Amino acid sequence: MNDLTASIEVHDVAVRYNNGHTALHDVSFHLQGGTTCALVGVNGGGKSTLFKSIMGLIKPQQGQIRLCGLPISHALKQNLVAYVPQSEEVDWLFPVSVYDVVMMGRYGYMNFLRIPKQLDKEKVQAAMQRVDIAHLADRQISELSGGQKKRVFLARALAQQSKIILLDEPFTGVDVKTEKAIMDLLDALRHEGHLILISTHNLGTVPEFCDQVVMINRTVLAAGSTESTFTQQNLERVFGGVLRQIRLAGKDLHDDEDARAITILADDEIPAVFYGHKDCDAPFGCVCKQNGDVSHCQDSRHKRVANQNMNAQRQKTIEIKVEK
Ligand SMILES: Nc1ncnc2c1ncn2[C@@H]1O[C@H](COP(=O)(O)OP(=O)(O)OP(=O)(O)O)[C@@H](O)[C@H]1O
Repeated sequence: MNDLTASIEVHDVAVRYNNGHTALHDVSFHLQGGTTCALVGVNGGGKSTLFKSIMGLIKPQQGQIRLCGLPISHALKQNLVAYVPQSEEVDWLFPVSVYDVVMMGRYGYMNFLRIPKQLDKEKVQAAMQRVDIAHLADRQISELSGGQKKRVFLARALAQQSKIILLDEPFTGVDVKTEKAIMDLLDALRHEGHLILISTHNLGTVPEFCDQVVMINRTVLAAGSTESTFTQQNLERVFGGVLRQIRLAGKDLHDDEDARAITILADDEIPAVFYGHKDCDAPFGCVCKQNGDVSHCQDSRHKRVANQNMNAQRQKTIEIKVEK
């Protein structure tokens, strides 16, 4: 890997789209390697715009971004930054195998003919093994589950050997096991000195594995260590609502008075949970059955809560929910 130290410096950035909408203004923060930072904020708060700006896909009208101390174009040329996109941004019908996608992470190391060398093949193999998809190498990406797709793009980022890894909503549509595997991998990468920036709506996971947080709503509202920044006051400021912590522990399900939030459906042996919030398009709440099926709802937060409750009925789990 390159000798440069991982860092992201965003200084006074403003982005205005062609339709005149200002998506970001006065955005400044600084992150160092060996960090996992959550980027959190409301829908439309500018997280993807910031990611695209860091990846050089959007040129800010104002301000500067430097990666590992270099201008973005130099950092990209040196493969210093990798991007794991949201699933929706990918054309999954494109006829390409898992191996081919992971090999794309090596393109930056090849000449224009893109003929892989032995080292490229070894890196691809190692990356696939690290995220446990080596057995899927020949599969078409259209044939993969949501969790497998995420792993493929993580493997591509690993094969790229970038110092900085950006992940857009890595936990959407993945089960609890995959979520844990992704968290463990990110933790290992952090300890290896990588800088990981994750956009997530899954607030409950933030204190678990992010040591830094940047909270944005068109501008940075708070940034710093998770301990000092991921506070009730800041969350309420960012999301403009009331934060509630809901404890799932058997029948003692929540610590507030709102009966709509969670209702126990089944008996003690087969715990099932109705859990809903106002951002979800699904009918209010979602059902957790014994087989882990969560119907009506694709929101990973709901699945996570439901699965956790199912797996450990008496285990206390805290899910953070913002009620508008
Ligand atoms: N190409 C575009 N042209 C015009 N406006 C855009 C464009 N892309 C995004 N926007 C607007 O910029 C704002 C920020 O969008 P962005 O996608 O960065 O938010 P986000 O925080 O990633 O949202 P979400 O959490 O919903 O993914 C939104 O108001 C959005 O409508």
